[in-house]
Amino acid sequence: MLRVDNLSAGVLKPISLRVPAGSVAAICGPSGSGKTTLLKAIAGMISSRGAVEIDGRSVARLPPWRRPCRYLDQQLWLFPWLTLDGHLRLAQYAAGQPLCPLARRQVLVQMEIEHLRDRYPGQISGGERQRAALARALISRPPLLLLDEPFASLDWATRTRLWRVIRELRGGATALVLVTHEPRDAWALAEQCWHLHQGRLLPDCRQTRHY
Ligand SMILES: Nc1ncnc2c1ncn2[C@@H]1O[C@H](COP(=O)(O)OP(=O)(O)OP(=O)(O)O)[C@@H](O)[C@H]1O
Repeated sequence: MLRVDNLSAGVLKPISLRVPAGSVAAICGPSGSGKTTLLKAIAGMISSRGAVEIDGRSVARLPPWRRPCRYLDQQLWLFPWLTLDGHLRLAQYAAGQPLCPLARRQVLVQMEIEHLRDRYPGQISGGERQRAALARALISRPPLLLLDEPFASLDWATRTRLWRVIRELRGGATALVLVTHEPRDAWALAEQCWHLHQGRLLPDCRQTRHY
């Protein structure tokens, strides 16, 4: 469960938001409206004012690496010298989990990249890299996952396959906040849709047709 109360940072006007575990909140909005700023403030990557609680625990004073969430942006931050399986091993290690090969295999199968497990990021396509980064974020089963344009640059077939993966998180332990320019992502995936306009969070982007 994510609880945000009166969070402000940069262009953001004070924002309050609740995202229960196992559900998805989507945030749409024009370029520069503050979508990335909001995710970074929740993740603790920029300074902010207000309250942020993850799984009932206040994290507002914690540095980003101690917050129980994963933030995934379009830069992906894959290491060129590590195979996909190596990335997942590292994520398991960093999360203090046992280095269980079966868990790594399961998440790679879920992302449809199990056959690429021994490849390096430079040896796979852009869409496959995006799925590898998502696999790395998911393997540690974070209570909160923040996705910044996770489907940008993917073709529609891959995009809709990834929708299925996100839908599989429903009802689980992970709350998910998804930032997207594409309202169809929000309509397909989210229990709550929000529209961010000049730093203000307005309900239900289904009502807005600026795209
Ligand atoms: N580090 C920074 N310092 C100062 N201003 C910033 C910084 N990062 C972003 N901004 C400004 O804050 C505003 C919101 O930026 P943000 O990246 O949150 O927008 P966005 O809605 O994610 O846009 P896009 O859809 O283009 O990614 C923009 O006007 C941007 O120029």
